[in-house]
Amino acid sequence: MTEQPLAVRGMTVTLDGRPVLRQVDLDVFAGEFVTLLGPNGSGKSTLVRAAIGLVPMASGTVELFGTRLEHFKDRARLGYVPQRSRAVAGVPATVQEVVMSGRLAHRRFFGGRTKADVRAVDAAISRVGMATRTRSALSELSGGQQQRVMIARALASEAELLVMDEPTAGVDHDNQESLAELLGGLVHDGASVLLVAHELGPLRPLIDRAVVLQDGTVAYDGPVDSLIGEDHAHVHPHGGRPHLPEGLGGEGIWR
Ligand SMILES: Nc1ncnc2c1ncn2[C@@H]1O[C@H](COP(=O)(O)OP(=O)(O)OP(=O)(O)O)[C@@H](O)[C@H]1O
Repeated sequence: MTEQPLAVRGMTVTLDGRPVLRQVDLDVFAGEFVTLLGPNGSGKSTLVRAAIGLVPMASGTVELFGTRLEHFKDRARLGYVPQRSRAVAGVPATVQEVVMSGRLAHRRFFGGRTKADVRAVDAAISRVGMATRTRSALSELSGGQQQRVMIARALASEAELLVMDEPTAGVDHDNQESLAELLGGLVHDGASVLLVAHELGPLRPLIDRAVVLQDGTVAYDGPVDSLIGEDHAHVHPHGGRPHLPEGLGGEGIWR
């Protein structure tokens, strides 16, 4: 049986003495494309960061590919694309260097790069359409291009679970389309995706399941389509009718 990429149970995270996440459960099954939605400050970034060990939990468990987070060593199976502000701040590096850093998890020693590293990096950069910009500094690129470079970094690491925090924020429609195409190809090749989003746009057809956070708890977990329209109670496994964030059932957030 294929291992489940991500299983979060009862996650509670407290920041500055304030509970930011409370008893959150979240699954990403093999080959699934899951989107995490919710208003600003509902805890989406904190959830994905805690799920990969970047933020400590007060309680709860996380399993990555069937292994508890605290014992998980196989970092190459995991690709994380942070929010743009986090990704670029303090990274005075070229496209090639950033993507090459995705290969670090494959190296046993601090040796030089191998031919396999160089091949994987070139292939990943081409795949995101940035082959003409390999020597550009990340800071010179547009938001959409920066996101593509961060995705190339995850590709170069040959990640099986891609965790992306708002990859379409501030990205124009054409670039959102190419991102959707790229992610569609990855999922087709067997990757699983957990994606934080405000607007789904061209990504929408790719999404298997939506999880909505509100005030640090899961308010909804089910098909995207059921978020729109009157009756979505039947897909809500947490009992009762989901309390959807304001505007989520309307057209505003769904492009
Ligand atoms: N390092 C921190 N210390 C204290 N509080 C924090 C910290 N990071 C986040 N928070 C708070 O935790 C809550 C959840 O933040 P988080 O960034 O996870 O939300 P989000 O849903 O991703 O929001 P957005 O959509 O604006 O990115 C917010 O109230 C935020 O102010």
